[in-house]
Amino acid sequence: MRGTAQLPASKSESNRALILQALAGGGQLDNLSDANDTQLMQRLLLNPDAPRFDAEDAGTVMRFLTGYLAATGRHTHLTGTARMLERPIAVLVDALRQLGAAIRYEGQEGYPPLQLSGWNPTDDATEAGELTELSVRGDISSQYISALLMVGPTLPHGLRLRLTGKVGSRPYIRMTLALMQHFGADCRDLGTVVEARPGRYQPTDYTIESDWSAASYWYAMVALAPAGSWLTLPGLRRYSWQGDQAIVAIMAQLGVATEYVQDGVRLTQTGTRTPFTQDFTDCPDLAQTVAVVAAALGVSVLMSGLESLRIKETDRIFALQTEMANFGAYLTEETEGHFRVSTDGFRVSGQTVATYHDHRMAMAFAPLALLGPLTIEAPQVVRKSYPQFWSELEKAGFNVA
Ligand SMILES: O=C(O)C1=C[C@@H](OP(=O)(O)O)[C@@H](O)[C@H](O)C1
Ligand SMILES: C=C(OP(=O)(O)O)C(=O)O
Repeated sequence: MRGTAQLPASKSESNRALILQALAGGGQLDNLSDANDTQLMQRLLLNPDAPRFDAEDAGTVMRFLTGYLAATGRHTHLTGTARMLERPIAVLVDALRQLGAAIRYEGQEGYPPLQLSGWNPTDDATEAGELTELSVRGDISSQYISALLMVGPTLPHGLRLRLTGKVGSRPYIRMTLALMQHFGADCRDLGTVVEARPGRYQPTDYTIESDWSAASYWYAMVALAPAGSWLTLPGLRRYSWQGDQAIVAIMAQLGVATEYVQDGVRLTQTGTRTPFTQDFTDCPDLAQTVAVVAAALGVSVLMSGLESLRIKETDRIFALQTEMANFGAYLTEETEGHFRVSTDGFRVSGQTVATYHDHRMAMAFAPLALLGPLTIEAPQVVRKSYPQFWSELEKAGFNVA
């Protein structure tokens, strides 16, 4: 591997920036993602008075729009794919109800679809200058917290969230606060407390960074490619708001060195690999990439912080265990919450990988094509976050049929 690969723009930054742009009433966004999750968000926000919103399989769209539509007093219906109707939303709905939203579950209690019927801010007897305070669980999805924070400045008394339990995906909460500040909000991260003071967002321009989660698949390819391989990835920043920049330190242990160059990074293969332990609480979207590469290289890795993987696009732990087994690789729970990657001789010899409606299953296994032929089922799943993934692989010299 030698060359340059084009990454999509960050869908997490894009989907926050679109909500903030809508709340601010303007500001130009450059390099918005072409991911379906972002294109969908953009389309839905064009018509905020629609009687029905379909968030498809996009968690950020479902959660961020629920917050936005509730807090702007809309009467509407929100739904998604069959899998989205299995992804919990009670923490967000409970919090929004406490703030004054009328929300009804149309199916199973605690899950979409939702019916929103306006907003009657409860006079919470908050004294002048005091913020409205709520306790919110942080151990299911950070997207509820981001959704609440973004509408925080628009509430009469702002919002202070007291986070309870083990808070997962924290860098995504920090990204939300950073972008809110960029759009003029007075908000801060005080550890177990996050808060937003009441105030107006200012229309502000922003250029979206490239997507570090998408970069992880190219790191995987450099790790598996012949010695001497290198690759440049434009549009990634040294000072990033994306927690998945953690891939830099993780892949250093799997033999990939990162150098920040003008407008991006240059990856080179060092060939030096060491067993390690990694907590994915802050970067759950990297877990599949790392499990597959570690198995293929025969590097023993102990993975923890995988709890949220069970409620994403699919049960990602089950999907990984099932598909890795076809390659002679295992993800075994050694002690509670600690999963060991091991193999009894990894081989790639024409296997078929099922993708479980999960873009990250397709992209995490694709780099194995460097070791032998394989078939990825339902390859179009990548459109959720990286529509150009297969064409970029072809440009890099892979034979994609
Ligand atoms: O806020 C975001 O943009 C995201 C937060 C994370 O979800 P959880 O907070 O549910 O872990 C992550 O897995 C998802 O891909 C994007
Ligand atoms: C979990 C993901 O997305 P979401 O929760 O936004 O559907 C993901 O992109 O891996």
